[in-house]
Amino acid sequence: MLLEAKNVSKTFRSGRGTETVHAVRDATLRARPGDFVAIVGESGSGKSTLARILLDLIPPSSGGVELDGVPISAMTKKERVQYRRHVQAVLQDPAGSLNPRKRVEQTVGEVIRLHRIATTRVQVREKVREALHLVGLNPAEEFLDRFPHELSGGQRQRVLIARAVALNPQIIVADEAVSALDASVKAGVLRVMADLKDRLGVGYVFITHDLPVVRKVADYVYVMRSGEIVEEGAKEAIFADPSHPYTQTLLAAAPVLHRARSDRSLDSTAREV
Ligand SMILES: Nc1ncnc2c1ncn2[C@@H]1O[C@H](COP(=O)(O)OP(=O)(O)OP(=O)(O)O)[C@@H](O)[C@H]1O
Repeated sequence: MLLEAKNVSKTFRSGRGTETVHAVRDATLRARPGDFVAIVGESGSGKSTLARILLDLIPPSSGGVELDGVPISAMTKKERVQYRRHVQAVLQDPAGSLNPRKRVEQTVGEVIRLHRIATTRVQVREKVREALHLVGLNPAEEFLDRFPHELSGGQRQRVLIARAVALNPQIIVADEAVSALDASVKAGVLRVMADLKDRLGVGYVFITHDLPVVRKVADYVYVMRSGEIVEEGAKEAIFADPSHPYTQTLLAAAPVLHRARSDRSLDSTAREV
């Protein structure tokens, strides 16, 4: 399977509609199951806009997204539903991705029902359990009845990953999915993501401004600046020999990668996993 953004541009009208913001300019990228693709760039460079286009949440102004050569814009309704199942989102929890009034079982179960992965209560619960197990929320029973506020930050992020993975996605588009987490918790969530890649062959389009994270997990890197992809390449090549001046500046400004500290920060309400 191949997910491609081809010459994607997106403009917004800002302010009183008088100014045009070129959020994404002529961006082309590829992602495959089993690959960890990172999009890096500073705030405002257009990463989230590109992510929303890949997720079919907003349409591009020009260019398009294709799955195995079929443009989203040419898909039938049924194909589009399939697309949205194959390409899943994991966004930042502080952005309100989890409904505070829903228990974990309902949050994960409702997408399983919606996409008819399972229908009966018993089957749905079993699928929810499987998904929680896959993201390391064990034993699942301990988490099924909890509300988001009864979970730590890392656990909430794992629930978001469980909700995505319950649909057997080919690719997960993760937008700043670990950025708000402490170093040790972040390392745990990244391990879960890497594990899903190895065990299930999930691919990632991983959007972040966090270069140490990219260095740790990415296979291939796209660098964005002012809406444009200014450089791309295998991670090793990008880190060893950045060719674009912006990438050089970005790398020079990034903190040196430290090993994850062993001191674990514990949330007051829940044990971190
Ligand atoms: N709905 C919108 N209306 C108007 N302008 C927008 C809209 N969404 C994004 N923009 C603008 O597009 C540009 C790119 O924003 P985007 O959020 O994609 O960047 P980003 O790299 O993800 O930044 P961040 O890491 O801060 O989220 C910014 O100038 C932003 O203000």
